[in-house]
Amino acid sequence: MFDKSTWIKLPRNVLQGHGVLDDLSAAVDELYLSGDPFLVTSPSPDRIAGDRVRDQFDGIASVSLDRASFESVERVVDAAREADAGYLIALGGGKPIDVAKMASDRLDCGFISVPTAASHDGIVSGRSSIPEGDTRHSVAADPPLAVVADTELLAEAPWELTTAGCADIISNYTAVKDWELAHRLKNVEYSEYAGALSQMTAEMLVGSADSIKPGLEESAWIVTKALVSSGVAMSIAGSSRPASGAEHLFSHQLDRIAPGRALHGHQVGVGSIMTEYFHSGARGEWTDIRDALSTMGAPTTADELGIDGETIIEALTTAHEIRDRYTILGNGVSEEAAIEAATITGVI
Ligand SMILES: NC(=O)C1=CN([C@@H]2O[C@H](COP(=O)(O)OP(=O)(O)OC[C@H]3O[C@@H](n4cnc5c(N)ncnc54)[C@H](OP(=O)(O)O)[C@@H]3O)[C@@H](O)[C@H]2O)C=CC1
Ligand SMILES: O=C(CO)COP(=O)(O)O
Ligand SMILES: [Zn+2]
Repeated sequence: MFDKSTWIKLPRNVLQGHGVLDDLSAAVDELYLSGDPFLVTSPSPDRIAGDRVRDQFDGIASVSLDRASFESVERVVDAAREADAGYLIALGGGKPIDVAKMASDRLDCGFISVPTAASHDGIVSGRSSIPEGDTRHSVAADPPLAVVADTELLAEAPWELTTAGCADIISNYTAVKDWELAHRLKNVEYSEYAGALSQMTAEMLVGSADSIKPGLEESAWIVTKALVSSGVAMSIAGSSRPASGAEHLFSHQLDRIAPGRALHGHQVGVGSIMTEYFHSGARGEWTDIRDALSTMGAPTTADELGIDGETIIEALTTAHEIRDRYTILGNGVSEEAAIEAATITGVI
């Protein structure tokens, strides 16, 4: 008997382009949602674009968050229940979007993603990444019902947020290699479609590197398109595997031991240089990853991340512990091997 089945959840409306924030209420109308919206945001996005949302949803209740945590999720759940909200609108970077994603899961309602930073592919995906104590939970949730990505707004965000988004996409190269490896060695389920889409997304971004420059709205357009495509790959896979391998384990571990020093995308980019070295050796493709990052203005060294070499080595040697996900790090790399990889690749 044929017993395979799959359920792919994707955003229904994806609006991307100059000024599309003003089409938010039209995009919402199209979804036939019932009840009132509730706005989840954080201080800078609220200051920059909160009123443009409020202008479209008269009297909308809101919460502004300082950090992403399970406490913040509870705060949103309580406030949205009190406001008797029918759905959530998340306006901001990964922080409000991840929290709204989890809160909407708890409330059993939909949410709309309105990114103000093209900083990583979580703005589109069905995964929430929330730190807690010594660990980080990558929680499955539904993806947004709609994504409204205004390139005018995204282009005005601090440039490093966009280069972080670029690096998160470039890291798809090593994430896919790790996924294939786990498939071969551990029989982890692999999706050819999701793997190919994720890799193609990285290739297309790198192919457009010359058009990715500060002050160019086209850059925000290219990066957002890639983030959407990477989010779709994760939705097809039903896991973050196509976009999260050993380089993400390294970054999650850095978040734990050196919190708040560098952006997610920048950390995974530097991680990707080193994990590519583990995959293909000294003459391998790590130089391509480093050069692509550097062309887009993303960090390629510990110094540029603002993190010391010792911390890099600690994160690299302990990254495999953070989560049950088989990667090129296997059961852990030795300190000597980590130092060699970080030194040869010029990370430290
Ligand atoms: N679900 C997933 O797959 C993933 C989730 N994440 C999660 O996302 C979070 C990190 O994402 P990130 O987007 O970097 O985080 P934030 O939402 O914290 O945004 C980063 C910074 O940029 C500011 N900001 C956002 N938009 C603008 C803008 N247009 N202009 C000026 N400043 C702006 C924010 O301000 P303010 O401080 O005022 O909010 C914040 O200081 C973490 O919580 C992480 O766990 C990360 C990767 C993947
Ligand atoms: O950041 C992600 C993909 O780019 C999500 O990855 P995690 O599942 O490791 O949180
Ligand atoms: Zn990522």
